[in-house]
Amino acid sequence: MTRTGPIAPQAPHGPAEIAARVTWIGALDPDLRSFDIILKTANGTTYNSYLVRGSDGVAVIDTVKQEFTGAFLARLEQVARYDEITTLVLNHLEPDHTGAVPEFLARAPHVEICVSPRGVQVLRALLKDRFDDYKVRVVRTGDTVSLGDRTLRFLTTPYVHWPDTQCTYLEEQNLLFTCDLLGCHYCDGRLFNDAVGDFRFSFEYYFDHIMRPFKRYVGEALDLIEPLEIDMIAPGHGPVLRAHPRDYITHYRRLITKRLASETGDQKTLLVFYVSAYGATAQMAGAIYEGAAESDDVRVSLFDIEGGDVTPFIDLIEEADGLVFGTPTINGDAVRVVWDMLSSLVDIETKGKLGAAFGSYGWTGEAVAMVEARMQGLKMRVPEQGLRIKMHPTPAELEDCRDFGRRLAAHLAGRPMEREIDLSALLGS
Ligand SMILES: Cc1cc2nc3c(=O)[nH]c(=O)nc-3n(C[C@H](O)[C@H](O)[C@H](O)COP(=O)(O)O)c2cc1C
Repeated sequence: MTRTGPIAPQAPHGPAEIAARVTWIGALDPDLRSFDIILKTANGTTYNSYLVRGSDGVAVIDTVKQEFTGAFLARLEQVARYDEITTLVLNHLEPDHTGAVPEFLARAPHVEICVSPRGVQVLRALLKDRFDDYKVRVVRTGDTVSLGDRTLRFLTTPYVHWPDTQCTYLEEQNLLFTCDLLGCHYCDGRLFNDAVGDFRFSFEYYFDHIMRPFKRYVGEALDLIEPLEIDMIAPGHGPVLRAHPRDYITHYRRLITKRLASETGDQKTLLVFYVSAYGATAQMAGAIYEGAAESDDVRVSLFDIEGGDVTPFIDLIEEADGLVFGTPTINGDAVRVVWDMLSSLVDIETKGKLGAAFGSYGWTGEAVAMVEARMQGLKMRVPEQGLRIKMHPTPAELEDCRDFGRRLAAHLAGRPMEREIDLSALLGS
């Protein structure tokens, strides 16, 4: 039986004017329960597309997911003829915004398609051998398109969250079309932020899962957006932000800024996470912690993650300079909670952080190398070979662990230690 969700309250059955001569012609998808496989959408989403009418031209800004092409074209046809549409702006070429592009272009082949410098590559991949049939214009920050008494100005804002992303500013009405930036998955046909239900959870959830890995780029986009006069923000998903639009920009700024004031001063931060069934890996962790803590340059923290919930650590990890994971080998693998933590790191930028692994084992001891490979996959810097110890560590092996901690601290401080070479072993004496 097909599951049918609730009808979005007061869903507009036709196009909806959101500002003078600016019309929402998007699509509502109230039954969607997961997006891009990775996101939960508790009340669906919207694919927002807009039509801007000037005295000498009409622009369509973004389209919708392919399965909603019919609804999109039907709404568009109620407010414009294809032969009067002059411009198609594609702020971001992910399929949920470009699914209707081929059908639209089949009806309006004469339009000028405005995309960012990186967008043109994705457009080529989208249109394949039809690409050369169309007029494509590459636009950069400051470039404009005139629709007579209306002007569209572009802001190149890459990696929020794809390389191709841009925003479009309708100058005469202080209206900013942001596509995924400042958007969220929330379906409510009443469209405006001061008319729909409470979508704060969706707004932050969307930021955490879509924008957070690209915080640096979000900051660069906000640098371009903040100086603008803004009366309305029209994103690609979720409510149109007409009430207090700047609050959402300020909130994004807060979300990309450090959440906890750290007391570390110039010190680097090193986090040691471990899990241990019989205490051997725990002993190693303690000794590694002691060794690293000898350094005045590094503030080191130790966490037993046996409890299983890794979410509270993600903020700390994001701000840390180095991460060390300890796991015994159990059934030829690392322990699940360590994998949970390592897979959670997809939501934050880990590139360039120092990483290291250690753990006790009984006979094969694969876990340490597996964890190292994952850290390398996350583009972390893994300067020391992982430390493995068979069963419980001896006092001498605990000293090796302390030394491992000292080495990691030295790497973080930017003064890597020379390895001590046992000359007697080399000379065979
Ligand atoms: C259920 C179970 C499965 C294990 N599987 C492996 C294994 O596949 N390879 C290995 O080298 N050691 C294996 N071991 C041995 C542990 O890695 C070893 O006892 C280690 O010292 C445990 O460290 P811990 O005290 O930190 O938990 C296994 C131990 C248990 C209890």
